[in-house]
Amino acid sequence: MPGVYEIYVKDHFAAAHVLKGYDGNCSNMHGHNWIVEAYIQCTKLDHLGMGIDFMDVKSAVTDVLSKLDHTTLNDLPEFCNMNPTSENVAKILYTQLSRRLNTEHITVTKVMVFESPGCGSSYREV
Ligand SMILES: Nc1nc2c(c(=O)[nH]1)N=C([C@H](O)[C@H](O)COP(=O)(O)OP(=O)(O)OP(=O)(O)O)CN2
Ligand SMILES: [Zn+2]
Repeated sequence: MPGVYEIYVKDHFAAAHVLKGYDGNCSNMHGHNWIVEAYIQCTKLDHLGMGIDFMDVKSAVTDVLSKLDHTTLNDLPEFCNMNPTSENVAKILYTQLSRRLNTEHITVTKVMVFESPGCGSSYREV
């Protein structure tokens, strides 16, 4: 049975958000140090024995997160029609990372986003 490898990279960004319509404090502007975990499945190793270089994943993740870092997420075009919940942030990051990293043998499989160390959401496609 063919095996697969899973590469994992973790990064973070700081941003404020407002959850419009939320019945509670989260409808006020507040900030988080968001933690992001990206999981990438590889079905083939290169001549160095790597599915994908961590550096390449980190570079893509850092670049995508730099667009969110020190912003108010609600002001970004991505969130003009939806609340920047951790679920929606995870989906947007999944889409952006997939565009950059996916190849014949490399697939972004899951993105996890934590608003605090104990609370987060993930997005993947089934
Ligand atoms: N399913 C979801 N539930 C909630 C989300 C979300 O994105 N998806 N978001 C919020 C708020 O953004 C809230 O700020 C999240 O709070 P939390 O991570 O619990 O952390 P706090 O900053 O409130 O820290 P405390 O230690 O609880 O004070 C709510 N729900
Ligand atoms: Zn919040």
